[in-house]
Amino acid sequence: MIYTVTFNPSLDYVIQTEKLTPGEISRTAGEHIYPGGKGNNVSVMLSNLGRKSRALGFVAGFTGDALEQMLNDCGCDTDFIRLGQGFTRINVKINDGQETEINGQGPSITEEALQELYGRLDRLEADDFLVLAGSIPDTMPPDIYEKIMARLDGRGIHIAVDATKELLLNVLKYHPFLIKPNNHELGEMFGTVLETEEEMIRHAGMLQEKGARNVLVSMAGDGAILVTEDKTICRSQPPKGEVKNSVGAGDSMVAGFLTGWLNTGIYEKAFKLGIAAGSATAFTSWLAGKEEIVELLGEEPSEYGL
Ligand SMILES: Nc1ncnc2c1ncn2[C@@H]1O[C@H](COP(=O)(O)OP(=O)(O)OP(=O)(O)O)[C@@H](O)[C@H]1O
Ligand SMILES: O=P(O)(O)OC[C@@]1(O)O[C@H](CO)[C@@H](O)[C@@H]1O
Repeated sequence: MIYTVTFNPSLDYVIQTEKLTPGEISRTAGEHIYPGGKGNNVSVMLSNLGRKSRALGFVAGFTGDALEQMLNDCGCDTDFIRLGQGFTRINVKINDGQETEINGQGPSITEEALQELYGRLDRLEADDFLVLAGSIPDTMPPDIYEKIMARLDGRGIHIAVDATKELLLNVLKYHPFLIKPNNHELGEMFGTVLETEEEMIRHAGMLQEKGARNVLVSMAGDGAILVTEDKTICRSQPPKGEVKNSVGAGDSMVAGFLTGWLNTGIYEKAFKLGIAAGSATAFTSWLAGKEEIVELLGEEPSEYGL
């Protein structure tokens, strides 16, 4: 089974507008509300690709109810912990030709609620996959992903972490199966700006020296690089298309990679499916469906277990 954990889920209020002018009233040309949060997006995309998962995390208030309902409508199994106070955040994504995002703070997570999450994680079994994705609310200790991985260490659970800076660096010693920094985040972790693919491969290798098994470096419109645990390097430009809304492209890539790996056991195929899923989402108003992904993949879907 695949589990995703989103500490700070959201409803994503995605709007199109002609031009956003700070200090003035803008009118929308289109608006949608989608279930959001990185782990939840991974769950939705897994479901789109025919893989079952269970979404874990914390929800609160009427927005939390709506989020859970929307995820269930997308075919996702949810087992959220309900917080007594506050509300699941609403993240605003404004598209006026450029993409501007305003992400909310989210509700406080109590110690009791955190213990409930640990209880759910304790039920995971060997060979389960766990995806830890997204930021954590300011009210949480910054080493929470590390604590989770320490608790699960040695139980044969394969963990993918999509997080930034310290949150990511601190978990490497627990040998995550997959980490997916983008090129900017990878540079930031070493206090530098990475310009060339060779530099990215070298820094991905440095994360492996610290313990990561597979490092997938995404580069938005410039594609991605994968450095695998057996030192295979895959690079690819993304397919061409018109970008409609790239929110969730990285999460789609993680879901595509996991699906490709679980369906074929071949890293090159996992990588290709990850790219196709990420790009298909960038070219769609929300997370892409299987048909759009298969079209970009340009290969026989059965080769990928789809
Ligand atoms: N403009 C684009 N054109 C084509 N493909 C794209 C574009 N943006 C993203 N993608 C695809 O999605 C993958 C992941 O994108 P990106 O590097 O933006 O991830 P991210 O920074 O984690 O994104 P997010 O946090 O918004 O989900 C890329 O490797 C690429 O395959
Ligand atoms: O505030 P975080 O947790 O860093 O990111 C949250 C978020 O921007 O990430 C997803 C896209 O990856 C969106 O659905 C969501 O709104």
